[in-house]
Amino acid sequence: MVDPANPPLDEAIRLEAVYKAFVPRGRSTQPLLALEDVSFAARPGEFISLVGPSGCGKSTVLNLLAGLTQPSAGRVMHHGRAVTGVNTEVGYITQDDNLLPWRSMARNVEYGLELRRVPKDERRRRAREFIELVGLAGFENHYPHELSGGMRKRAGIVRTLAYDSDVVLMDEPFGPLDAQTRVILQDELLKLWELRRPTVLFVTHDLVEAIALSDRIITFTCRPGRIKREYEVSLPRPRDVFHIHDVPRFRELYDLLWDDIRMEIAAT
Ligand SMILES: Nc1ncnc2c1ncn2[C@@H]1O[C@H](COP(=O)(O)OP(=O)(O)OP(=O)(O)O)[C@@H](O)[C@H]1O
Repeated sequence: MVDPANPPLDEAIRLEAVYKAFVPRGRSTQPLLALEDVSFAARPGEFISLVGPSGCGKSTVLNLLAGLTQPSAGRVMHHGRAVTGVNTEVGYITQDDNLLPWRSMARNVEYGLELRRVPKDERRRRAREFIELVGLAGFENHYPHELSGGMRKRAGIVRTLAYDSDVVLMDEPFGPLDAQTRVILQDELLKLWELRRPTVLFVTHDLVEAIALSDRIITFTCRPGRIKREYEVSLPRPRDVFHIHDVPRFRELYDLLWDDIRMEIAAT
C-alpha cells in the first residue's frame, strides 16, 4: 500500500483495490456493482487506453479520477493525494465537444486559461500556438455552430490540452467522427501529446486506435469490471497512425486484444 505522505514520484495516478457500486433509483433494487477490485497506476507522461465491453466501468474509472463520483471501497489517488471532491487539476474530454456556443472558437480555447487566471497576452499566445497546430488558424472568430464536427472536436481537444493539466482523461473523444477524420485527429492528438506529455487515460472501443496511441492497454472484463490483462505497446514513437497496421507486432497485439474482448462480450 502507498503511503499518502510519500507518494512515489513516478506515479501520476493510482487506483488501489477500487470497488464502485451504484444504487439504482427505486425500491427493492440491488446495488449494481460496476467495478470490482480495480488497481493500476500510471507513470507521468504515460498514455494508457482502457478497453472492454460496453458497461464494464471504463467511464466510471475516469469519473472517479475526475472526482465526479467516489469509490465505494478502495482509494483513488492523483499524485499521491486521495481524490475526494471534483478534481479540477485534471483535464476531461468527453464525446461531446462541450464548447460554449456563445464564445468564438479562439475564446473557447482560451476559456480554461481564463479560469486559471493566465494573463491575457499569454492566453492569446498559447491559444494561437495550439490553434495553428491543429490547422484551425483562420477560424478563430467562428462560433461553434459555424464549425464542422471535426473542427469542433479539435477545438475541444486543444482547449483541454492548452489548460496544461498533467493528467488528461479522454472518454471516446473521437466516437462520433467519420473514419478519415478520426485517424487525422489521432495523428494530431499524438503530436499535441508529444509537446508536453501529460499522462493520458483514454477510453475507446477501437482496438486499432488503442494500439496506435498507447504505451499500455488495459482490458476489462464484463461487468462488474475487473482488470483482465495489461499489454505494453512497445511500438516505437513517433508513430505513424496512418500505417500502424504495417508495423511488426501490430497484428499479434490486435489478435490478443480482440480475443480478450470477444471472450468478455460472449460472457455478457
Ligand atoms: N450514475 C450512475 N448511476 C447508476 N448506474 C451507473 C451510473 N454510472 C454508471 N452506471 C452503471 O455502471 C456500469 C458501468 O458504466 P460505465 O459508463 O462506466 O461503463 P462503460 O464501460 O464506460 O460503458 P460504455 O463502453 O458503454 O460507455 C453500467 O452498468 C452503468 O449503467
